[in-house]
Amino acid sequence: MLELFVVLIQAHSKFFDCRGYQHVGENITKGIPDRHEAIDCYREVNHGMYGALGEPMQGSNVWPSNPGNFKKLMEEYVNLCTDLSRKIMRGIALALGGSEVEFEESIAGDPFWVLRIIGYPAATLANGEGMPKNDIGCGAHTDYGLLTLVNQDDGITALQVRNKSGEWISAPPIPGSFVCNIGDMLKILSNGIYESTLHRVINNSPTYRVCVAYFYETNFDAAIEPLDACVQQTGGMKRFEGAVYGKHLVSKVLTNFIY
Ligand SMILES: O=C(O)CCC(=O)C(=O)O
Ligand SMILES: [Fe+2]
Repeated sequence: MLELFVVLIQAHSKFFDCRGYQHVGENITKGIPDRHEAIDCYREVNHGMYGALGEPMQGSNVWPSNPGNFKKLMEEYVNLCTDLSRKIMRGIALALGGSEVEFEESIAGDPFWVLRIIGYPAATLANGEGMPKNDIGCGAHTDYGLLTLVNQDDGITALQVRNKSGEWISAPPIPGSFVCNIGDMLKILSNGIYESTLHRVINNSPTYRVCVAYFYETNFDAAIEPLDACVQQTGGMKRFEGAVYGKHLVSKVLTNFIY
């Protein structure tokens, strides 16, 4: 009875709590467990903030207590990434022929964010062959929001991006720089002028790899549609259905974990 009770509590808290530490294999991409561990953080969602839409994301982040300044440093990091991302989005708005603040107010005037601090175990050797197994650290996916700032360990090439010809090409770390991914919401807004590129991670190196991925998103409850200016530039037809960002995020998060 006690065991069942414990199992039930775990099932309950896992279902509603996507925040905090997840061990290797707990994150799932398209049904296959990923070979990484992570600390997942999301902008805090207070009780009742977005009605039923926000319920699965309600809660506070769970930070390690050691080192003591971890939470403070990561919150500063999030603030800096948010400012940088807003600036990049202003550049993109201008490049698309819009006003500098095209993506603010009802789109991302109050941006949601996600932070994942990810660790990929070193490659294991396939039995007897002396070659690393191609363990998938993170399966092929697109990111969900506007932009991602990927801060990867120097010296390990593990992130791969699929190009237009369908080939996987490496995105090696360039010291002192971020890789910037485009997310699904920017693809919709730009009517495909910006593509949310498929990417995956394979750590074939003998070293544990750390990546801090910051995701800059729209307002949680934003209803995203292709912008008129972008529709005109791409032949006059909307190429994508609209989406509510929060609904898109929740549908992804709920399929990303084993319950
Ligand atoms: O580890 C990386 O380089 C990228 C991770 C990633 O794509 C993600 O968390 O969405
Ligand atoms: Fe990603």
